[in-house]
Amino acid sequence: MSGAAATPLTKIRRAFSSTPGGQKACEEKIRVTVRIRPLSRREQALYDLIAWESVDFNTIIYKNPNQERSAATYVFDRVFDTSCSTQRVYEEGAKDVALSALKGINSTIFAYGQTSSGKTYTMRGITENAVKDIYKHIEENPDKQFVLKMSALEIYNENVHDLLNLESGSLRLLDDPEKGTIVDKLIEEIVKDSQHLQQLISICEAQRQVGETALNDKSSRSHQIIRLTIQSSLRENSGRMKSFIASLNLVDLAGSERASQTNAGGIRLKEGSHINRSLLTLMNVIRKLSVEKRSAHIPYRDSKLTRILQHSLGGNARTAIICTVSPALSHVEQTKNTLSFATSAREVTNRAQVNMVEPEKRLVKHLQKEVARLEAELQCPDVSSTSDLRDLLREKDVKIEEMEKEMKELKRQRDLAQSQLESERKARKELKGLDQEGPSDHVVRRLAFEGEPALSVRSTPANSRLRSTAARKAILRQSITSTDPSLLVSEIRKLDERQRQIEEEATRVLEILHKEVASHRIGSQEAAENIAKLLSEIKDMKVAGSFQEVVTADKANLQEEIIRLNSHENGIMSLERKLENVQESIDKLVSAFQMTAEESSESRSLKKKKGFPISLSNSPNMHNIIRAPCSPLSSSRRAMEHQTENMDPNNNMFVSYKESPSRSHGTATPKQSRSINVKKMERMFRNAAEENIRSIKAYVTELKERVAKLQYQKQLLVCQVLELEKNESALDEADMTDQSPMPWPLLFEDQRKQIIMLWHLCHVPLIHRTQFYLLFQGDPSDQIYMEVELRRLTWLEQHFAELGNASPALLGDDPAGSVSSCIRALKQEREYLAKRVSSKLTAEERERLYEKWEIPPVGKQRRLQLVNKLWTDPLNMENVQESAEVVAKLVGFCESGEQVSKEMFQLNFVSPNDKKPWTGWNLISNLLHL
Ligand SMILES: Nc1ncnc2c1ncn2[C@@H]1O[C@H](COP(=O)(O)OP(=O)(O)OP(=O)(O)O)[C@@H](O)[C@H]1O
Repeated sequence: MSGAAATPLTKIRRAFSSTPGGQKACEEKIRVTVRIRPLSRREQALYDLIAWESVDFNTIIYKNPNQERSAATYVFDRVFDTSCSTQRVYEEGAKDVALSALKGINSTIFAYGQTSSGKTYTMRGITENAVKDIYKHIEENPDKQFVLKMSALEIYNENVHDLLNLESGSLRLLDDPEKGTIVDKLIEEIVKDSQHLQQLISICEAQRQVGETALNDKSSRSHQIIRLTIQSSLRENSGRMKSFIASLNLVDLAGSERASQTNAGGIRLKEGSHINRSLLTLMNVIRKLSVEKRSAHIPYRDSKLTRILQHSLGGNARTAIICTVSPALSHVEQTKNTLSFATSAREVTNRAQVNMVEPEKRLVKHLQKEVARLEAELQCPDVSSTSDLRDLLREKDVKIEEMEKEMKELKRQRDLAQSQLESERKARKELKGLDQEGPSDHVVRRLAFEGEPALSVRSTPANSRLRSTAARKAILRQSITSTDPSLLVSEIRKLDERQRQIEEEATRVLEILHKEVASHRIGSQEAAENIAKLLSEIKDMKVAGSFQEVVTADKANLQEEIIRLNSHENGIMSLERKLENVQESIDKLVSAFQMTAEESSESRSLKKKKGFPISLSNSPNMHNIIRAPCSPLSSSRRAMEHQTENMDPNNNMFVSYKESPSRSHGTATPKQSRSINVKKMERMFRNAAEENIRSIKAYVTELKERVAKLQYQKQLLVCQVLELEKNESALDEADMTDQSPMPWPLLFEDQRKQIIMLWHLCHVPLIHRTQFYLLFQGDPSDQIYMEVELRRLTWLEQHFAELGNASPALLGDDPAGSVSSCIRALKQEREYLAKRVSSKLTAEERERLYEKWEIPPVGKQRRLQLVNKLWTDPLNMENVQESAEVVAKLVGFCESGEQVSKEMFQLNFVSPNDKKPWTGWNLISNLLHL
């Protein structure tokens, strides 16, 4: 491998040293030098071998002592071998850049290299020499006035601290439109003389975070930046004052390190990971700057180090980098990394310029003139200029309009791409299977719960809550502003269509029920009438509005949709109520049937009862209506069909039963055996009828569930539209000086952690948790769903807390939605799931789970014991992941024919300030009345 050839000096423009007059930016490559330190005592003690040497002033080669040939050559602006003094490194590698600050050009010198390679050693010498030269220059130029200020900071574990004022704690970074990134409240000391400066530097050294590692007794655990701001002024012959201002950054980075080599653990390991992460960002920035165009996105904002050094990396500054390396064979990989960084850095071009200070008086005069001119214009407006202005405004309007259109189009394209991506992802997920898709438990646990305190969500530190609230605000704003109104309207239309289908199906099922009841005249008369009434009511219910496709939509259109949806809501609610009534009626039917069956068995010996309430033979449409994934087209029904096949094909069951006595004369079948057959058939009929009613009940339940989902989706859409409207004002509220929001993957983990905990605290149904957990795995498009879920749960938790504090007299005996009713519902849900363990899990799977979840091999209700362990440990992501997988199997999410889409789980926004009464966790499993 060979590094790039040295850039000829002629190619590097060095206009600064000679002409600090103009303000034009000059392009210049970063100056990159390499310093090889001698083998350390530690390395010598380990009989380490020398693997690197400099063959001339610009070249360093890798020569494995165990091999003949050299393997890699790197070329830089200067290579200093082990015998070079720091003085020489300064003279030839940094002096020129450092002294630019005296001429109004920003400059930065930093040392980069692996831990223990000699960065601090080198930078200490560079700083000393630079200070000496700066004061020498000041002394040699008595005609000029100099003002020196010094500030110093360190970035420790990604927190910025003031080294001259440790009391200040962690400092914020702010974005200043003119100055770029600035450190809020960083103290700047005015330096009196060189002694004072030395004193301040030694204070910084004493304050800096240093720790012992296996490679370095005094390893710097933070990045240190000492900043000298130098303002120089000169009175010209004309008497005019000319001033320049620039800063010199002296940066001693913490060293990259391998945990295996530094034997780091605990605090050192954490420091090391922060150090490596920010150095990686620095490397990325340098790489991008070395290959990309100036306009490309450079990830300065990915770390505080690169944010603070932004100007020095491809901006308005001259920069010198001294890469320090160890010559030892044992560090060869680290040294190669350093040299690869150095090679990229050589390709980075800066655009430094002389920074002149406008004399205040001149500035004031200029501003006064400008004010006078504007005032004069206002008093007697020049017609031509007014019309010019008007034209200009019109032109601007047109441009804005065009841009808005463009933005709309771009948004549309982005949404389209997103949905394509989503469906591709889904397809891939289906292929891979859910197991492989989930995040690694290990990773999740580390990201989500590292160093977390105890269980309660309320114990989350206030600042972390604030931070996540701010980030959530930013994300919500982003997701809302990016929603295209036309998408919302077409979504609403789709929901309308789905509602219409559900209504049709509800009508069909009721018609069949009605027929069943009427043809057999069983159940109470009241129930039959009830059903007939419901049937006509549902038929009368029409979906308001049309279902034509929406071609265009704007805000006004959306407003209409909201009004229409609000009126619809009553429709859906009444449909829900009606379905509830149907369920009641079915319950009555079941009990009526049971009574009839009991009566029949009692009186059978006397007068052979004729029929059974509902027979499958009377339900020709049943095949059509019972087709939902969850509705049990049961094994008993199939058994029933099988038995029918084995009967006399001409036989009507009832007839055969009724006629048996007369036939008995001509048959040889003994009476007793016939009575056994009759009993068998009776049992069969009863089973079939019960099964049939259960099927209808399950189906109605499912319909209710779908209606509820529909309602939630609509509510969500309405809320989105309202948010869209509030958007502008909300944007104003945002704190512009706030830090950038947490990166989405971290925010996702943070939110998911909170959601899982809140599910636990609010006793949310397990099926809901499972569906949500499996569907939302951190895709950027999940942001809005996570936000909604978190809001709802936060509100709910608060609501429960208030219920807990309220007087029982106010709450009544069993307040709807009280904690106890949620716990009860959860218990019922667990019992329901336990019943499915045998049928949904294979014997092998069951045994594996019993063993894993430590269910004793002998004992009662092993299935319930197993289910009782699901979703019980919100801090244990392994428990969470496995619980979700088991529940998914029990309920059959994965095998469901109907695609479970994220949209199905959109919930309405419930503002924590909205004090509406809680009406129960109205979600899937709750609706199932499990
Ligand atoms: N050129 C050199 N000549 C002699 N000794 C050196 C040289 N460079 C470094 N050393 C010695 O090596 C040891 C490690 O140096 P230093 O602390 O400067 O490394 P570092 O790169 O800053 O490490 P870290 O990143 O862990 O802070 C020190 O004891 C230092 O005195």
